[in-house]
Amino acid sequence: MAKFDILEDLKWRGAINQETDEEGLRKYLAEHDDLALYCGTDPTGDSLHIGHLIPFMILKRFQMAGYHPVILIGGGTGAIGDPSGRTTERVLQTAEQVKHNEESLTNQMKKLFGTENFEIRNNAEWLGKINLIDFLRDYGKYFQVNNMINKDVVASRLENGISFTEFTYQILQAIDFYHLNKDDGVQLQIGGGDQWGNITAGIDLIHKLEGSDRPAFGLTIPLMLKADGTKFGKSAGGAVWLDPEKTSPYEFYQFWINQDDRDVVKYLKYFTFLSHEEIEDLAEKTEKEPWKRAAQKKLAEEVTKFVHGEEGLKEAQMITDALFSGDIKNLSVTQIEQGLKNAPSAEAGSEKKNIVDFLVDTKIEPSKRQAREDVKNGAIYVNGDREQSVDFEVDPSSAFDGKYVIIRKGKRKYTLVTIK
Ligand SMILES: Nc1ncnc2c1ncn2[C@@H]1O[C@H](COP(=O)(O)OP(=O)(O)OP(=O)(O)O)[C@@H](O)[C@H]1O
Ligand SMILES: N[C@@H](Cc1ccc(O)cc1)C(=O)O
Repeated sequence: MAKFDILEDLKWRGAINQETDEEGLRKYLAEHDDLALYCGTDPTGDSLHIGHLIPFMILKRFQMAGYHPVILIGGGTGAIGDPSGRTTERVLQTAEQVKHNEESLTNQMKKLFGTENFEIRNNAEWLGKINLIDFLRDYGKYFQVNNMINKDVVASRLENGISFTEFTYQILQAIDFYHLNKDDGVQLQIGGGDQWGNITAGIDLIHKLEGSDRPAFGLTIPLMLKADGTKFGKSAGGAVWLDPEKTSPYEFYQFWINQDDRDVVKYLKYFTFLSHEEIEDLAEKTEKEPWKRAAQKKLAEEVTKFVHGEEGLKEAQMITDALFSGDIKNLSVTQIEQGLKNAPSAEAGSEKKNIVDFLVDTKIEPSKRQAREDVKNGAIYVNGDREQSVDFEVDPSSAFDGKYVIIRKGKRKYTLVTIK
């Protein structure tokens, strides 16, 4: 049976920026049952973020199509620092930082890829063993400084300067590809658009050392921008992390559900495993009945399930539904904390207090007159119950472990009042 045409699928998804030898790769795929491919990540932080998912989703697609993905953790390269896409020199990380980050990233990757037909390698394993003299004799000789300087990454830094350390980075990534190609039969390297120079450096090295007919290919993915032209992946509050301690499943779900109609179809293509037909159907719905936000809901569902599992998705949806309907009584304290992390907050004492005073003291209402009016009109909810009597006493010990009182004003304006 003919294999699924993965390159066509990637093209349809808009996920190919540059390829070193499309024809050669197609031929290789047609003539071989297997292909091993890799993507590297330097341990510069202790969690992946959704920018990392862009190349990883492609690795996953190859895995699902029966090919063999390898993720390389840059324990060696992470100690040096990739100048790609940066205008300034990096601060060197300590060995402890690199180690800690490696462990955290490895756990996250295992969750996304499982253990079947997937490998994690660490380039500290071979880069750490090369001594300086061997480095210069065995590899340095194959790199022309004039070519290295011309690579975008280095050229763009020449004016302000680049250290010899970062300048050498491309050689290290080239050695990785050479090593994985020669010893582990990895034929393809993929990465974000900013990795082109490093990937082609590896292919050149392989061809010089192993002969120009040695199969070695590179593919980069376009840098994804949002409809407003800014880089995708970082929200106003910073990166959207895969670590649930940094970005809760609820926040993660909300990030996807709030995407612009102009971006949502592109994201469905990149971040979900839905079929072409399902995505085309959602594209049509976005066009014809955008107010229903069917595409955003499906996107949020699929990506949250992939990253946080069924449980994480269920929790995110439960919090979303509760906050939307106002029926918050069944939420746990941690769910409240997730759901109202970005809501306005206030503090109050643990004693009972008249509702009008409570609303004014917490600055939810600007005056007693306004507070009385809103209460009487039925616009104020305390811990999920509408309170219309101006004599009502707010009892902080009555809900959410006595930790919080939640005031809702109008349809969905929540304030999280922490009890001191
Ligand atoms: N918007 C994007 N479009 C395409 N690829 C992306 C995007 N954001 C991130 N990536 C991919 O994920 C990799 C890691 O992302 P990024 O460069 O932001 O790394 P980081 O670890 O957060 O930051 P730094 O490199 O500054 O330490 C990039 O090399 C790139 O391949
Ligand atoms: N340079 C890549 C990470 C990487 C490291 C080693 C490699 O062999 C490949 C890729 C990045 O910064 O995103």
